[in-house]
Amino acid sequence: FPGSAEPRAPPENIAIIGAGIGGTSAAYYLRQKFGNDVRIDVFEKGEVGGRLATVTMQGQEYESGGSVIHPLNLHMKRFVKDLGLSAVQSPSGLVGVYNGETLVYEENSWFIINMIKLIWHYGFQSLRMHMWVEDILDKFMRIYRYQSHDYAFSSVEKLLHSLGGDDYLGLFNRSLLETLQKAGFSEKFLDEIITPVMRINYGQTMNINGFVGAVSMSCTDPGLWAVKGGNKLVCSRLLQASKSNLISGSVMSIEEKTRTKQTGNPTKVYEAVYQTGSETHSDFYDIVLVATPLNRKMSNITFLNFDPPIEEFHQYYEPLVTTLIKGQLNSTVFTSRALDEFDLGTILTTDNPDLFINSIGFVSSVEENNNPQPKADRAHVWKIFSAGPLTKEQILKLFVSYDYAVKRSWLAYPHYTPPEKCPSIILHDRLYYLNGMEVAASAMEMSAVAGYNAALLAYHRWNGHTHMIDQEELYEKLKTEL
Ligand SMILES: Cc1cc2nc3c(=O)[nH]c(=O)nc-3n(C[C@H](O)[C@H](O)[C@H](O)COP(=O)(O)OP(=O)(O)OC[C@H]3O[C@@H](n4cnc5c(N)ncnc54)[C@H](O)[C@@H]3O)c2cc1C
Ligand SMILES: CC(C)=CCC/C(C)=C/CC/C(C)=C/CSC[C@H](N)C(=O)O
Repeated sequence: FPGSAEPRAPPENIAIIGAGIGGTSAAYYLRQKFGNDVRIDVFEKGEVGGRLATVTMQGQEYESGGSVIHPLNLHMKRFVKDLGLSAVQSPSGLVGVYNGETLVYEENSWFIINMIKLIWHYGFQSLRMHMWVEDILDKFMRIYRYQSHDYAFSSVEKLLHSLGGDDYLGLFNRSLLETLQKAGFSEKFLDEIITPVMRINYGQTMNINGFVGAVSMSCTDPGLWAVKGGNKLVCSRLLQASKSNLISGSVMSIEEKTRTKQTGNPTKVYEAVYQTGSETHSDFYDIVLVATPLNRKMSNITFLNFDPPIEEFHQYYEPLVTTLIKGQLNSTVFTSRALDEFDLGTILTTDNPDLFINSIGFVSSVEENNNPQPKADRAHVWKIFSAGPLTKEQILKLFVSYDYAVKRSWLAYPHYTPPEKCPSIILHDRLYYLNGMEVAASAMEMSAVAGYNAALLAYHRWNGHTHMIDQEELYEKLKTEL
């Protein structure tokens, strides 16, 4: 306790449910905070990595879930450095926007021509948009300073507020459409540029909240990267580095129980009941972190006999299909230009109900660092995002010929409907929930921020360090600290 001579003994054991980037980063930081004596069990019902996953096509692996990382995502950057991994540049080919009939916008490989085209079509709106995103990102960077000084937040709303006050929280409470309309952006610019970016990144419209809208727009910045060998490697390395025990099983329920420990004192613990294969087991934990979206379809965890009961979450996650196809793109679908002149690497789409894809883009394998321009007259690997699985007829509309196709279906991101309330991070005394953060924005870095925050929160609450939680005016207070 602050000021007392005897610090509290660390917990005996901690459970983390979910070995995605949220759960594994939490394991890493919990180990740093609580030291080597605590046992950390990480439960995973599927693959380590969760929504960071690859698919294999003809012996090469390609990202099928979370794929790009922003150059200013400092936790991901740090993990790669500290865990002995390396980065590869993500392909950044030319982008076109298709409205179902024609390409309404097409990038040019000459920077200056591109600028002139953008100004010609949309005035200075893309420059204003860039500045708007930069300001939001700048404020987001404050979280790294707070976390490096060990400060934690008990709710996502408080965390967002600490980054930029009422205006910043307001971004989360209003739709992107409302925010950008109020800022004077034109309908044409929103329909032809912003909506297509929301469709490729979150499979949704401009009705998403303004914060996730800005996160999504930041994916148009240069310098996006990925982890060589696959982003999921970060999760397995974090598990290793944290010396956690991976338990391949599905947690079914959590219940608070009283147990008499070796010290002879009755202590409150959580019983986790889990299934491995056809067997059911249970174990007791001092602290539990839930690092998976809490809903029936995705995690199906029951909280038994809590008083008051733990709220049921009904966060709806967007179904999304990633299809990877090795083939020769039928460029005549998008343009009448000669085949050998087609040089687009990514085609985004406007919000047209007749379109059956959100986007199609040229991709490299997880090992490739080079960035060749795709040529429509040759076979390449393309990644398509769509709301549902593609039929063979649909694939044959997009490709002159193809020799391999592989798909992965996801419940990918929360369906964003601002204004909404983020689920609490503290579900019960020593029971924490990370994925409420996704209601603000879903991205690898957001889960890493949530993992670090939950580890700090658990540590401070265990030790009674209340002054390290929900501190107001942190930005001002830390300005003078080195
Ligand atoms: C197609 C797609 C593309 C994306 N692209 C990007 C991108 O380019 N850049 C980016 O930053 N982000 C991207 N994202 C988002 C990013 O992947 C996620 O925000 C992030 O990976 C979420 O990590 P998480 O650990 O919070 O959750 P998850 O990765 O979902 O991890 C939760 C884990 O918990 C496990 N689990 C669930 N229930 C139980 C249970 N009862 N018992 C035991 N285990 C359980 C699950 O199997 C899962 O492995 C993308 C996501 C998708 C789907
Ligand atoms: C958290 C901050 C400040 C920035 C993160 C920016 C980022 C990388 C967001 C991810 C958005 C997202 C869910 C993209 C999905 S599609 C990615 C890519 N275009 C692809 O083709 O796979």
